[in-house]
Amino acid sequence: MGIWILNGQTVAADNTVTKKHFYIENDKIAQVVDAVDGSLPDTSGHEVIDAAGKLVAPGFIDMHVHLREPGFEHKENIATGTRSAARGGFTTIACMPNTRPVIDTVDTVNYILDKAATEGVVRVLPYGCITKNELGRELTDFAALKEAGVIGYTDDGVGVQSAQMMKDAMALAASMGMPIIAHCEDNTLVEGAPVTDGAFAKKHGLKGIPNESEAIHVGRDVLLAEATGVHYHVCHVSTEQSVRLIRHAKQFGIKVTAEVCPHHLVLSDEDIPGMDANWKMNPPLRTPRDVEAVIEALEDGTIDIIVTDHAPHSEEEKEKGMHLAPFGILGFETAFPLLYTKFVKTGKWTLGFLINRMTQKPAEVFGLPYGTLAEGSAADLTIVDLDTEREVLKEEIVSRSKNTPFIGWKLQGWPVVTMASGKVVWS
Ligand SMILES: NC(=O)N[C@@H](CC(=O)O)C(=O)O
Ligand SMILES: [Zn+2]
Ligand SMILES: [Zn+2]
Repeated sequence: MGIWILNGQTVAADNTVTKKHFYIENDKIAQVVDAVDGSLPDTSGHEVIDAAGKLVAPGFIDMHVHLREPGFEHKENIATGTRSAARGGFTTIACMPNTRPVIDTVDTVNYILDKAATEGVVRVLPYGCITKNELGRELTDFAALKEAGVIGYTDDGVGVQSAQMMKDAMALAASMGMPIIAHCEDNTLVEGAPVTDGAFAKKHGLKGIPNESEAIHVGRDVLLAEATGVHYHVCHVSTEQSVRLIRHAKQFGIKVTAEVCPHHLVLSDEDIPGMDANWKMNPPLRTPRDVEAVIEALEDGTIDIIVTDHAPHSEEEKEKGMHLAPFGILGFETAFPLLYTKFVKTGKWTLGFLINRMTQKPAEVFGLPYGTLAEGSAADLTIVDLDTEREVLKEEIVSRSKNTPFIGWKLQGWPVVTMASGKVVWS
């Protein structure tokens, strides 16, 4: 017995809309049929999902997430994190290695992959650390980590402070055809309060985080990427200066790609209501000018993809306040509705553009065989109700943590069914 998904609207990157039926067998899209003139396939003996009036998109791909397992299970674990992803319409997620222990050994990679296989509901792709314990002192065993199944190397959570260490990492990764994924932050330029050096900081008499602390690493690293030939991917781009450097590097044919998070696209420091740690993340919310710059960069292809940087932290931790709470906010469950409401409903972006940057494009950037509805591909699909407006409710959050500034927001574009590898994992 298979599953028929009937009468779904599909939207291509160029925004062409076509109505289709999908036949799912085991974990594959076995057949795709154009739904012409109300014609229906023979569904006898099969399960049927009615997608009439709904969008059917490839399962969303999130290349930057924190699942917190092992070590921080009070914030999230692979079971809760993958369910939160499923609610958000994500079917493939790439998890960051800043766990405890960090993902710097084959054993930890195996632990993650085993847990994901037994307790996870969506596909989990692990990153391995660039340096042991993310301390920036000694490279990990790149070859062994690759063999174990990591898809790239990153010390996300901290920047690699030494240029020589980064260059060595890039040279080694390049020799193995693997990417380096960089959290760009120069520690010598970061001091004071965990907000950007802008209007909010000024109003509260704080010394904030300057844009250069991010951009200086981007500038350094694109030069190192040029020298080593590595695929260099920039995490959570938040500043106008980083955008400029990436744009310039791309013009020179340097193999650089970049990501941006929904919160950096829809919020600026001027939206922060007060010293509330649910508005604290790294990089911080930047100025309206930076927000304009990252939006434009996504639109013109300087920034390639959208990621959530889903970063759960417990309420206790966040209650410590702006200065003491850890950096990070939830991402999975509000990403698509936020961007759909803010950019597609308003006519700024086409639906095809948004879906492309959350599916096909990330697959392309990281060479993954997902993000497509083609026959024979993995049965990863997200069915979205584009019409119903719903409020973001704290009690409906599936993640183990609740740290999001978007509670109370009224949004459209809610995933109603998520299918991962042929199984319904959210409905
Ligand atoms: N983005 C964040 O604010 N926090 C991330 C770390 C990171 O992505 O750098 C976390 O692990 O909590
Ligand atoms: Zn980071
Ligand atoms: Zn992160």
